[in-house]
Amino acid sequence: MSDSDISSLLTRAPVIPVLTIESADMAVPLARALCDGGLNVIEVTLRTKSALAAIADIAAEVPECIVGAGTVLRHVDAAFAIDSGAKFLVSPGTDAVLAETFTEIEIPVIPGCATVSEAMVLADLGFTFLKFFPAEASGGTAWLKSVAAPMPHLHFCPTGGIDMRNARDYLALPNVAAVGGSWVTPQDVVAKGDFGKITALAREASGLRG
Ligand SMILES: O=C(O)C(=O)C[C@H](O)[C@H](O)COP(=O)(O)O
Repeated sequence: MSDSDISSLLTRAPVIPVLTIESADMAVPLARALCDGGLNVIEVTLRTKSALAAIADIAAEVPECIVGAGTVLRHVDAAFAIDSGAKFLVSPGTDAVLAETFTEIEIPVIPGCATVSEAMVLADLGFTFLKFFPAEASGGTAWLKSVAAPMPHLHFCPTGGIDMRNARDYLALPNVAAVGGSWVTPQDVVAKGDFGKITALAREASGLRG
């Protein structure tokens, strides 16, 4: 894993959609709908029974999509996600054991943090691209502006409480590489199978940095 791998991942699109997939059947049409709207880096959270199958299906059937696994909490999550075809891993927070696991992983990893001390530990281990979660609840853009002074080498992917109302404020900050969020795939729209609406939401989000 190198910084340039993660940087190229996070600069492909301004938004990484965070998907919680209840039914694996939805995975491929959802990924295609997001890619059609210009968002081709997506995070599937490991919070459902279908998550690993969803990652495997997207990896096999939607080559234009770079699919990663989110909610990686333990070593075993990382191992299963990689076996299923995940191209990157994301965690909401990073304890010492998970941090150790992440240092041994070859694919890009975006470890989560919510405090300066946590960011310092991860930076010490060599991680310079971090997830800031839960972003809004932990200080939002004010936190990111504050940490830029003592830690100018770190870049963040803030996630948690971000949507079209505040995403632009985050993306305007020099230490924000991209933002993550579930707003692009609302559960009710997914349940209805309204993939046209998902593409429209993705297109709106992909224009955020333009
Ligand atoms: O499970 C993980 O790995 C997480 O980090 C949590 C997700 O990123 C957030 O649940 C998305 O937050 P919302 O956009 O506010 O819905």
